[in-house]
Amino acid sequence: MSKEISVCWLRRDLRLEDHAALYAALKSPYPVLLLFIFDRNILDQLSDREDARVTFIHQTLQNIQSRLTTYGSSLLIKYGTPETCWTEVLNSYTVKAVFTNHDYEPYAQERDAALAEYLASEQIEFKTFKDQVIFEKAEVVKADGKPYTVFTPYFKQWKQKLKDFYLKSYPVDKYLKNLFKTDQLSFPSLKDIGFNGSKQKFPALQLENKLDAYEEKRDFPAEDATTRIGVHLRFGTISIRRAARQALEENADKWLSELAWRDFYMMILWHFPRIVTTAFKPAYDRIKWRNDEADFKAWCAGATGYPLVDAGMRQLNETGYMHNRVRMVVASFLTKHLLIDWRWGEAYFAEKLLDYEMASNVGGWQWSCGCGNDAAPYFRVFNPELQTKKFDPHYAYINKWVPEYQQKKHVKPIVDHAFARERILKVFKAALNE
Ligand SMILES: Cc1cc2nc3c(=O)[nH]c(=O)nc-3n(C[C@H](O)[C@H](O)[C@H](O)COP(=O)(O)OP(=O)(O)OC[C@H]3O[C@@H](n4cnc5c(N)ncnc54)[C@H](O)[C@@H]3O)c2cc1C
Repeated sequence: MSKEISVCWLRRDLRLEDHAALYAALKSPYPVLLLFIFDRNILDQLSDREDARVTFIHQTLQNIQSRLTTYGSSLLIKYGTPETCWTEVLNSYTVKAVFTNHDYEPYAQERDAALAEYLASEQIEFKTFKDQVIFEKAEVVKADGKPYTVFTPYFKQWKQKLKDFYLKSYPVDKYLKNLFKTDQLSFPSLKDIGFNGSKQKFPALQLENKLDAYEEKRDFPAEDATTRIGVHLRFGTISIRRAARQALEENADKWLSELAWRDFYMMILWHFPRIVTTAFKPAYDRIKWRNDEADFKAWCAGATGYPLVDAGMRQLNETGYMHNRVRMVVASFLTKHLLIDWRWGEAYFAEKLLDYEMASNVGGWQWSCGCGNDAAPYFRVFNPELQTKKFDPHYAYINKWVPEYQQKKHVKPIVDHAFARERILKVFKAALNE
């Protein structure tokens, strides 16, 4: 019989530091094998065979692998559906316990419930941990036990609860000697899993010197004033506790509140998984969207004739990133100026954003459209021109992404602002008063 082991299944927590599940696994009585599954249920849905996120994961796993080698251990990497991969793992090793961190997305919930059942049938322990967020599920709720749906009172309680206990780092490095010793296991190339390497650049993981001027400059897209940490939080190359500690050390309250928005949206998704496909406020599902394909194409391509909108979409298409202020402007433009269903925009962002994260993306889109839990009112229609005057007054961002604007060669607007504003107010009002 092969040696008895514990398995720690990495998913959105691709690091060997401050890791709740790995820490617990390493303290278990068995040596720990780290597993990663390139999940075909997810990968087969990606239309771009050079998807930058797959390259990011692959590179990160290579870094982890080289660190594991120094401990005489190796990652076990599988490619397939979780069901088939887990059957293979259990056929190859004598697994006594499995450790993993919580994931709040509906697909992940189902996947983990199925695994729990399978492991129980094999008498294998399954232990799961909070790791991705500071507070999860029902940890921050109203006095009556119901979830908050408005951010401000949620954040007030979130902050009150934020004691050292929740911010402590898990000292994984002390226990890495308990990793399972094995020769290096096979490491699939990107080609082996059906992808090619992306040439996209990934933002550095750097918080130092980023937070001082955050509050003052965060809304100006031409400034390099936000942290670009999104992709690292998404794949767990930094722990949320480390990020929150840094915010507290630097008194960066505004930035801390953004981390809380992330917790908030994950909590909302966990309580209300229906929001992935339906409006939080059901009346908004009665809106008669125009869903004009040509307009949608123009929006995707950054060819609406509104320079701030087009700059944002081009930044997204080229870099996999868009500044938060501009995300709000382009989302409002798609849903309100063009009367195109927020789900179309949400899906486009999901395809393109390096930091794509279901809870925040659905939350951001429903907020912009007005149909979300704590949303901008429907009659707040961002005026792209006024937004430009306020947040890109010298056209630095626009000139970078839409150089033809300065040369007066930019395409004409595909819709008139005043006309669009009146149209949406009529259509939304009709749906909401039905
Ligand atoms: C329509 C729309 C879609 C969005 N889609 C996503 C998405 O898919 N993934 C995503 O992480 N964020 C999303 N956001 C929120 C926000 O735009 C990004 O988190 C932010 O721009 C990322 O840049 P940064 O890492 O430099 O953030 P910073 O401003 O430096 O903030 C640090 C971190 O805090 C979190 N954060 C900041 N703002 C928000 C917010 N409003 N909601 C939730 N978390 C926040 C993120 O994890 C971010 O990386 C979306 C916003 C809108 C309006």
